[in-house]
Amino acid sequence: MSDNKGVRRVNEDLARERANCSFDVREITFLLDGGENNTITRKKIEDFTLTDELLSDKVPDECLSPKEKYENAVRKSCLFGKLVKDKLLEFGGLETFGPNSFVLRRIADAFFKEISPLLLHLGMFVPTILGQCTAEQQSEWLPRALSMQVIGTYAQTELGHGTFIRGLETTATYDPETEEFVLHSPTLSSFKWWAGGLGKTVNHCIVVAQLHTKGQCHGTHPFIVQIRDLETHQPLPGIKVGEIGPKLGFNTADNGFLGFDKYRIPRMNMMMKNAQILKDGTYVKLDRHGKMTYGTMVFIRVMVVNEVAFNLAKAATIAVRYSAVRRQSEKKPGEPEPQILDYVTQQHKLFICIATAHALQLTSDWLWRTFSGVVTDIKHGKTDSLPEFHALSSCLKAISTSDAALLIEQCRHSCGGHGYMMSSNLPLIYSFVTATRTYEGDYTVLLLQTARFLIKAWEQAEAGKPLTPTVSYLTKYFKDGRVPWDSTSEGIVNAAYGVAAGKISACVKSIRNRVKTGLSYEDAWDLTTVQLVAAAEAHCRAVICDVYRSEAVRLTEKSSPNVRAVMRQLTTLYLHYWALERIGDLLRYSAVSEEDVVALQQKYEELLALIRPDAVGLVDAFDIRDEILNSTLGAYDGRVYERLMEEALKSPLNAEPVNRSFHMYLKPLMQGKL
Ligand SMILES: CCCCCCCCCC/C=C\C/C=C/C(=O)SCCNC(=O)CCNC(=O)[C@H](O)C(C)(C)COP(=O)(O)OP(=O)(O)OC[C@H]1O[C@@H](n2cnc3c(N)ncnc32)[C@H](O)[C@@H]1OP(=O)(O)O
Ligand SMILES: Cc1cc2nc3c(=O)[nH]c(=O)nc-3n(C[C@H](O)[C@H](O)[C@H](O)COP(=O)(O)OP(=O)(O)OC[C@H]3O[C@@H](n4cnc5c(N)ncnc54)[C@H](O)[C@@H]3O)c2cc1C
Repeated sequence: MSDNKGVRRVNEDLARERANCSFDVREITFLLDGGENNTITRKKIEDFTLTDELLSDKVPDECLSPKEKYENAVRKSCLFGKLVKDKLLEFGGLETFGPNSFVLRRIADAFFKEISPLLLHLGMFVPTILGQCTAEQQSEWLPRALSMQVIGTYAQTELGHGTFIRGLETTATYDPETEEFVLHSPTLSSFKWWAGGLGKTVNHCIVVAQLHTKGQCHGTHPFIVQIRDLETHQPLPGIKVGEIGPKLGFNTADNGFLGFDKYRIPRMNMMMKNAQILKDGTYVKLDRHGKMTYGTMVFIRVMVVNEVAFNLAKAATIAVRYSAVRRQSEKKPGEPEPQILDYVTQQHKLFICIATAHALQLTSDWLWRTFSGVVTDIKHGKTDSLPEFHALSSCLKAISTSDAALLIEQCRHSCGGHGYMMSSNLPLIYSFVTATRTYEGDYTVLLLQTARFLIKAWEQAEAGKPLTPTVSYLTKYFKDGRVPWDSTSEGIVNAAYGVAAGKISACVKSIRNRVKTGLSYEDAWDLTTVQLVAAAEAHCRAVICDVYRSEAVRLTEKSSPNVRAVMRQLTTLYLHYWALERIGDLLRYSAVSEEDVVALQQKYEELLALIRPDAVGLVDAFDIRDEILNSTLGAYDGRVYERLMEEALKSPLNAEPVNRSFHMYLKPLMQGKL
């Protein structure tokens, strides 16, 4: 793939890697894009959106003050928004790209090194209107939101509570006299905290509050609340709003705080798809399942799996290209310095990143299809598939974000000192992805949600009741005993399910034993949570291994033999990597022997050697343009050292030969005059 900038000198090592690649890179790009036509459309859109005039920053973003950074991000958000509105609609509107094509999401990364202050508007405000409003409410709010007259965010978390939604303190009390809700923040800990764009950007937000009517509390519900004047942008009376301050990342997202002093909103600003308040204050519950108001969170959890797969692909592209360009040390005395990609330990660090990016992307595509089925069911009034989907999306969100964050950090380690430079973009990619492990449901908390479902499934299996698809394996592994070992890919997937079943079984025993000693079920559960998290993790790994293996086989059915071979090598590498990582579990729950472990390790090392010649081709196949990668180390042409120097020279400290602090402090210190 070209860097879309015409012919330029490419680093010789990278050029040689590309010449030696065993497969046609475009073939894998098409597979990852979901077909050649999608790739063509994506590239067309990238070509006319990613123009220098829109993207160029004279001073690197990271050298700006927090205020300047925010203002630059707002400027670019508006340019980006206008571009989407004016130009991209020529391609047939957003629907053309399909919600799962994520073209716009990729392009956005070229505009924002960190994050757009409008991300929450498109990412959560609009989806919540779609998911939580009646048709009548949608016709009022959607056109205003899509035309950006109303700019919104999602304010659920408070200073005192994020995880435990039922513990939120903000109240919305219905007043039938005026047909209004009175929003109030009774304590400091009830202040909304974290919502992206809330600090300075938005004029509306979705507020999740405890609904009170006729003297009764009906739990948390979402409301649309105007917080700033549309003309002056001043906070409205009764609203206290601001920005929460610097963070590890997300520094252009103006995450904010918000408090209400008996602030009134019309009755119809309650999002009424799942529950309603009649004019006289009567509460009408329409949600038979009970958790439909958590729908936006489920949607974002699904989106996040794709999000982290893409970010891991970016990090892997940077680290693999850099490792082909960088030469260091010597393998044998007197030999020329090898490319660091030739060190087996470097391959061990990086090839799992490529394989995981594939595994997560294919799993995310599969999850999206499953989600679409659940949404269709819900439209037809069926909510039976929701508990299983909640369990599935919770664990996939937890594991994908955690794995991606760890592996992105590993990519940074693999780039040595230069990986620590902001201009490598690895620190920013990491700071963005590590937040995904926390937001939209913390890692541990979500795995415990999955564990709840798994324990129930185990009990159903014991009772001889039918199980839903993602846990149907429990019936097979129900009887005690070790899972037979078979070192084929299918065998490793089966063993992963066996491990998950073994761990779930151990949790059930542990809880029951504790209950027998006189503990309450809740206490027995609490004491078993370390094991429960591990069981949910094992279940999720088995699902990812299974989906990755079967989806890769399905997708490559019509591929050329070389593409099929390299894709097979990657899936096998992934399965072997995790078998070796979890060897203790396999020894405990499967019939794997010492010789099998030696064979697994040997095969894993053979796979590293087989993948080595195709490594650069594999990251080129992600086809991530230089503007989107934003990295001195990872650009297509491999001009690493030139770019590092060019970026260093842009530092404001290099604008003058002597900084004034010399005269103000250093010189007086040197002369003993301070
Ligand atoms: C253009 C598009 C671009 C898209 C880009 C995407 C990226 C966007 C990036 C944006 C960046 C940042 C945004 C961040 C936003 C936020 O973080 S918003 C705040 C999110 N907050 C959370 O996620 C809180 C997590 N907590 C919870 O979800 C719940 O409180 C928790 C599930 C932990 C517990 O809830 P409870 O009400 O207490 O329920 P519990 O008693 O434990 O369980 C009761 C019962 O309900 C079942 N349950 C729970 N949740 C769900 C659900 N969502 N769906 C279905 N069922 C659910 C649970 O399993 C129990 O069932 P059981 O049968 O009784 O066991
Ligand atoms: C970058 C970023 C952006 C965000 N954007 C938004 C936004 O736009 N809108 C919004 O509403 N919110 C937003 N959030 C908030 C986010 O959703 C919460 O921070 C997240 O859900 C975690 O909740 P918490 O902060 O209350 O963590 P806590 O629940 O306090 O977690 C702290 C620790 O306690 C543990 N813990 C908590 N409960 C349990 C339990 N039941 N069992 C075992 N362990 C437990 C956790 O595992 C964790 O280790 C954002 C957060 C971040 C970091």
